[in-house]
Amino acid sequence: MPRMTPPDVDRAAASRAAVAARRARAEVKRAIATRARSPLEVAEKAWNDPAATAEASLRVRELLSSIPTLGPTRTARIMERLGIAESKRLGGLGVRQRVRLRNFLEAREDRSARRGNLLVLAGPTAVGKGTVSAHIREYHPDVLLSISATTRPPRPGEEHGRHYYFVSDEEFDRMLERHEFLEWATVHNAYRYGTPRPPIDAALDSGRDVLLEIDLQGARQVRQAMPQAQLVFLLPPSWEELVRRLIGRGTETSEEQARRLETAKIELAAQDEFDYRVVNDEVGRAAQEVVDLLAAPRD
Ligand SMILES: Nc1nc2c(ncn2[C@@H]2O[C@H](COP(=O)(O)OP(=O)(O)O)[C@@H](O)[C@H]2O)c(=O)[nH]1
Ligand SMILES: Nc1ncnc2c1ncn2[C@@H]1O[C@H](COP(=O)(O)OP(=O)(O)O)[C@@H](O)[C@H]1O
Repeated sequence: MPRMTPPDVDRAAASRAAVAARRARAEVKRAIATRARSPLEVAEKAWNDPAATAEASLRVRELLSSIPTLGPTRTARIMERLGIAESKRLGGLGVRQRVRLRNFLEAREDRSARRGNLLVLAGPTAVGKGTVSAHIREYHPDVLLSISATTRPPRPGEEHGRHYYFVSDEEFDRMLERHEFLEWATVHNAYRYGTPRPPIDAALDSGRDVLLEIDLQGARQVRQAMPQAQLVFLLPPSWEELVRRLIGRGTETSEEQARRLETAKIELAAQDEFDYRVVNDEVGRAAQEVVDLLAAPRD
């Protein structure tokens, strides 16, 4: 192995330092992109903390384009408006540029202060999840009712893109590979159901509340993925009434009904995992209780 002369050693150390700095900046960008850190807080750190070299060496262009709602074109336009050159790093901004950038970031934070709330409605088969959700869809169109993808075939009267996205097994696999689901599960040992994530993020970002009507396995996954979600368990007024609703709906064979009632017992036993319980005695009243929870400010 050839011996390294002093300038080579210097160069090797410098390139190691450059790699470490790049990694640290990538870390900051990732934190902004995932909303773990606000861009304003990153900028303030670059300006106030002499040890914050990763923040100070971050380019303004990188800071802005890491914000989930800003693409490269909008970033370029904003920088032009703020009078900040393309290659400027946060630490290299003049006083007036800092003031303009701080004002811009503060105004953005005020605007996006109200994020939408996410509420998961789950509960045993035939308790009335679909009925309560349909009521909310009709009387509270401001709430986004998530539309799931499913491999189950449509029932008469069900529309693709309104009740579900009816997809083939292959398409569902492709969506899984592309990480398009917030959660997914095989329900009643039969078909796969999944919640597409992009429409939910977009709605919450724009301040719109979102309701997911999904099964217990899905509710648990949402709790993991989005701990700020409120989990609501819909209860029947009594076990007898649940059986009556299932039989009254008449969409399952008696064998399937028996199987679902077994699952219902297991699901009812999980109700304590939920943040709230709502009794579906009367559809309009239960729906209103769910909407009130959705609209309540969260800490
Ligand atoms: N995990 C999960 N469950 C879902 C999703 N969409 C619907 N479900 C649940 O799948 C179950 C079956 O729904 P569906 O096929 O409409 O039949 P139903 O139970 O007879 O109304 C219900 O418990 C739904 O809550 C989803 O995206 N994810
Ligand atoms: N509050 C209620 N009072 C009486 N019947 C109800 C009520 N809510 C729902 N139902 C009826 O119960 C049956 C099951 O409701 P559904 O919404 O299909 O349940 P889920 O989606 O939970 O499986 C349906 O026939 C529906 O009309």
